[in-house]
Amino acid sequence: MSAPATQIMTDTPATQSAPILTLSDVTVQFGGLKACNGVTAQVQRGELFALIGPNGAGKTSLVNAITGVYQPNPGAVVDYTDAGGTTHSLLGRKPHQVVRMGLSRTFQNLGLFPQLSLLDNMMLGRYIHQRGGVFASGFRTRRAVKEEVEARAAVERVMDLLEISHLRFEPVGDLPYGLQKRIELGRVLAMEPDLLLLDEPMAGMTVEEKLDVVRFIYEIRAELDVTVLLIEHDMAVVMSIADRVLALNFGEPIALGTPAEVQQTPAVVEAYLGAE
Ligand SMILES: Nc1ncnc2c1ncn2[C@@H]1O[C@H](COP(=O)(O)OP(=O)(O)OP(=O)(O)O)[C@@H](O)[C@H]1O
Repeated sequence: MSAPATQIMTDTPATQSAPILTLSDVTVQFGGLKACNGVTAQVQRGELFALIGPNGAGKTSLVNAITGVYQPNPGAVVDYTDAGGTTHSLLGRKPHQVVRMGLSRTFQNLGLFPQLSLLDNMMLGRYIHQRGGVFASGFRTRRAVKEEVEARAAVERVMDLLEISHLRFEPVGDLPYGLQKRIELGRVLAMEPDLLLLDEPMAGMTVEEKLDVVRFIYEIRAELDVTVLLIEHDMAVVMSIADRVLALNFGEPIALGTPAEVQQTPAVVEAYLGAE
């Protein structure tokens, strides 16, 4: 039997700055199954926070509860604190409203339009910011033109950062899988998120492609001032790049702390050995 999560959880002083995401007692339930159960954690602005756990541990369900796809049980707190310091509850909000507030995510499966060019896929990520609507675009109002210019500039910045500008007119369906994953990351970055939630961005990649993604994650944080919540199965990657890690197993939070602390937690060792 594992020790209760509260006994083994620690929080390091170095990461106790301003929270961007506050979770308290978050439970997501499907019938009798608690996909995640009583998760309490804070993500600090600017940190790289990783969410780990064996298959079916509840990682995606937790991210779904944050991003408005699922509603957690009553009593849960899911708060986002914006750059100005104002805290907003995310409970009851629809996914598109959560994106507009500054939280964008990638999915395990690619969400790209294969027949469209890389550039068009990236521009689609920007519609979330366009308030002028179809009428305004059709009649080229000042606002529509301004929004289009801003969108193009944001997309160009992201394409440069991810080193994909030269592929802008290629249909994304013709590009290798590793590049498609990078484009999906770009599409989400073009939304200019404050908190970026990455659901297994390296799944199915070669070692070299994974190293590229790690490099881009570092650059994204440094250049775009984005906080990252990362779900990733590759422990070597997580343990070398995360500031802090939350481990789940069968929906239960079993450890929260620095990579070194989490790695040494018996419940984590047990969960991973048991999963092999
Ligand atoms: N929509 C749903 N309806 C019923 N059960 C679900 C649903 N979504 C997830 N589950 C169950 O909840 C549990 C947690 O699933 P979840 O996908 O959140 O885990 P995960 O840690 O993201 O797994 P993986 O690493 O395999 O993606 C699993 O038992 C899963 O079968």
